[in-house]
Amino acid sequence: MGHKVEKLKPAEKTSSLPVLVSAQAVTKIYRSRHGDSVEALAPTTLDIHEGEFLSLIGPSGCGKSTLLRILSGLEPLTGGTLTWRDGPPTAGSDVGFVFQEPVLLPWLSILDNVRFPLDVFRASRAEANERARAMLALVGLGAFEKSLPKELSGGMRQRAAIARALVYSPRIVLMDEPFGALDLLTRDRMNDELLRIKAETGSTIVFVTHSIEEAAYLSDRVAVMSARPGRISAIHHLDLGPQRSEAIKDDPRFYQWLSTLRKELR
Ligand SMILES: Nc1ncnc2c1ncn2[C@@H]1O[C@H](COP(=O)(O)OP(=O)(O)OP(=O)(O)O)[C@@H](O)[C@H]1O
Repeated sequence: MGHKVEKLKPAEKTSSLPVLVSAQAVTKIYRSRHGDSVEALAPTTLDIHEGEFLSLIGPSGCGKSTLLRILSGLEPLTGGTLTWRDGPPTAGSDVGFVFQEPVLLPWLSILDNVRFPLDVFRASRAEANERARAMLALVGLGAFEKSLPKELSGGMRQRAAIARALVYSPRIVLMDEPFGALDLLTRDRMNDELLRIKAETGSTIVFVTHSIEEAAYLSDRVAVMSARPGRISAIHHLDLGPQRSEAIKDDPRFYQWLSTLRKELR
């Protein structure tokens, strides 16, 4: 089947795309106010390549969200280094974050929610509106710019959150179980939407999910993490081609990947 299991060696290149950010032996120990400590990440080495879709899967509590927050710059490292190709990201605008629950301001219209990061970074109003409208069109919400978040379905709210994460063309988009709260049909539809948005924007995406199927369907590479202290046990290049569609789910290679990933998670 040609499955390549990449045993991690720090200097190893995993793809021909340029490395956007390189995590070298990154560790995280949380300390509580009572002095207890939790080793959330054992030394973790990972290169993220420009334009790739990389998923992180692993058991609950293995440090997926911690690794994502470290990449965002929100969470300080305990040890190791994080090296960005063009220098560290500037606060907020270089990193787009999408959470499981879309964080939208309930009193603002969808357009104003999507425009919000640009207002914070002082783009002109006309420029911000134009950009936000382009992003709403990209995620299929062009007709809903005046709606309030409560007037949209869960899937539509999550599209708005994705539009907002993309509005300032971040260098990397970090998604923490963005479709975990959606019903399965909506989730499938959102997966296809995300593939289309990715193809149109060329974004680099790091995606945390509990769904092996979602990871296999969306990803160029899947990093499998093992339980605490979290570490990456393997990275797989998925040989399913760059163009994904529902048809791939009937492909024997897809089943093979599901089986491989499921075994590794056990
Ligand atoms: N702010 C914090 N303070 C103390 N411990 C924390 C904190 N955040 C996470 N942890 C601990 O670090 C470990 C990793 O947590 P993290 O949320 O990164 O895991 P996860 O793989 O994303 O889990 P899940 O899949 O359940 O969301 C867990 O044991 C968790 O309890």
